[in-house]
Amino acid sequence: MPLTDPPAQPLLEARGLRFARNDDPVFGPLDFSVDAGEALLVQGDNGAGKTTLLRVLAGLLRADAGEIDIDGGAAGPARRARAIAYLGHLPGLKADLSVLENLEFLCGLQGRRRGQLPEHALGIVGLAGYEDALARQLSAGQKKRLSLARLWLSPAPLWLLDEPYANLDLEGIELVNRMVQAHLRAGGAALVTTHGAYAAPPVRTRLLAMTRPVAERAA
Ligand SMILES: Nc1ncnc2c1ncn2[C@@H]1O[C@H](COP(=O)(O)OP(=O)(O)OP(=O)(O)O)[C@@H](O)[C@H]1O
Repeated sequence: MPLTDPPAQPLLEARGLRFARNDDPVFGPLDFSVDAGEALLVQGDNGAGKTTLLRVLAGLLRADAGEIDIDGGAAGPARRARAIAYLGHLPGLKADLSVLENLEFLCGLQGRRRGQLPEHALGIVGLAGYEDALARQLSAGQKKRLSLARLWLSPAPLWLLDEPYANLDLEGIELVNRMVQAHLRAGGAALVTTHGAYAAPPVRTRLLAMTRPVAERAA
């Protein structure tokens, strides 16, 4: 009889996850999981709770109910720090450091993906030649690209990407999709928020459709 591998744990699993502000429900209860090699597309209208969900998963907000497992164990600070790379609305850059210094600083904090160097990441995101520019001198799209270089350098397997296409031109949108594809091929996973499917990465994708809970609509 052939031996079969035990089923792998999902990289991320949420059970009964719920969040409210001042007793006003924002989302949930939600149940979903994301396997290695898979993207979860989080879709919903403005205010549906997509950013709030990603912030809860990243540990920046506390859920009112439910459980989050990462790699088969309860999500705590150490597990999150090791497993999660978060790309939020704000670039989170040091304005007075150069482009290269920003990446070197972050690699010092978070470590880096095996075999990848800051200079290489800048080439991937189209910022070769900007190494010595100060971060505050970059355009919004260039700042986004620098954040993407940081994401690419992170050794974390689980990417939480909040509207990663914002501020990017068409070529930048394709860049995000190529990065997500390569990350998934390497065994990572990604949650990607978007308003529509217009820029969904062409990878194995599950969909999580978010709508405001009924109680709040009635309010
Ligand atoms: N800091 C905050 N304080 C109070 N309410 C907030 C705060 N941030 C968000 N909200 C509210 O929580 C709800 C969900 O917001 P959230 O930003 O998660 O939605 P979203 O789906 O990401 O929206 P968008 O597509 O516009 O980015 C909204 O009603 C919003 O007004």
